Amino acid sequence: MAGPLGEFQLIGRFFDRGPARKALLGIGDDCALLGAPACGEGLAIATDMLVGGRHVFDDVEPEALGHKGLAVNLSDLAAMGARPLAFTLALALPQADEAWLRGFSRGMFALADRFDCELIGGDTTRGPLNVCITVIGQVPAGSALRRDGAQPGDDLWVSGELGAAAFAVAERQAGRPLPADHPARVRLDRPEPRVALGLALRHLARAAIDVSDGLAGDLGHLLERSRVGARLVWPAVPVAPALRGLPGARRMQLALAGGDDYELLFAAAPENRVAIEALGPRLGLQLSRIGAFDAGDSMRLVDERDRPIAFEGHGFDHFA
Ligand SMILES: Nc1ncnc2c1ncn2[C@@H]1O[C@H](COP(=O)(O)OP(=O)(O)OP(=O)(O)O)[C@@H](O)[C@H]1O
Ligand SMILES: Cc1ncc(C[n+]2csc(CCOP(=O)(O)O)c2C)c(N)n1
Ligand SMILES: [Mg+2]
Repeated sequence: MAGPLGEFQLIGRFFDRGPARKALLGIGDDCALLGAPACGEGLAIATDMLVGGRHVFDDVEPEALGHKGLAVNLSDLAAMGARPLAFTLALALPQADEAWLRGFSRGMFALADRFDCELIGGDTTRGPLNVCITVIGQVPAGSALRRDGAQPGDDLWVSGELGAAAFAVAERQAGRPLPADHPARVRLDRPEPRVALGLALRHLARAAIDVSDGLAGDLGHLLERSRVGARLVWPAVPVAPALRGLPGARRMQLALAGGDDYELLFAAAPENRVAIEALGPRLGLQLSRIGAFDAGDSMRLVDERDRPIAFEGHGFDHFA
């Protein structure tokens, strides 16, 4: 078909995949319609946006952007122990480029289909690159993994490895962009939302948060909400292999304050230690016990002999 791609053509071609499967009504009306959840089930709802030049480089590969826009939202559902159900997509694009849209929708729907999460609506406009997704998930009432449930004496755990994505951002900013297949670039471009871990933790963890702003910052949010303190044992923190050759202070900065990790940080009673250790191999995911919660009101970074380590870093903040 000749001529420029219009707004409604664009939606029909790249985002409308026909009659809704999970929603009562999907794309094409003034609202989507979702059936009310069964008795005893609640809805978990979260919104995260990715802004060109701020959350992603403006030349980000469209397929990676489609993946990441949804992945950072699914990560919030994972951190809550919620099962993905549906999502909306608000999209601002500088121009309607068919090849770009094909890549973007391919990356987004590949991830959506893996988690059976259905696109039910959204909004499309011309403007500076912005992908804003709202996800809706389902969680039995009372079993959501909130930020406020950690107790003194609980173990502090984290999934995966930290710092790789921040390393990829730093290398690009220093004029040394990593190739797209470098493990650190893959972590930056295609974070894997830890949905299966979140579901498995519903009955094992007392509190959880996903690490988007850096471990130190997000642990701070958990401590504040739970009104507890924590000891964080630096040698136990799983640092991404890409950071191995770097000076110690730089590794610490990237792993604790770099951000964009999308791993789960969680609190669990020591009696659940064996069950949590068994989860790792089942999910093919490293789970590290990196400290413990206490009756304090802040994070103390220590070495393996409990001696304090100085750390100046803080979590990512768009306005600080
Ligand atoms: N503009 C806003 N209006 C209403 N609530 C907001 C707004 N911005 C953020 N919030 C709420 O503030 C809380 C903290 O938001 P924040 O974005 O820090 O969490 P997050 O999405 O888990 O982290 P991240 O965005 O780093 O992945 C959430 O409950 C969020 O819904
Ligand atoms: C081009 C570019 N510049 C900087 C970064 C780093 N970065 C951006 S947002 C964010 C935290 C999560 O944001 P939010 O709290 O809004 O979800 C981080 C660590 C990046 N990935 N790409
Ligand atoms: Mg957010």
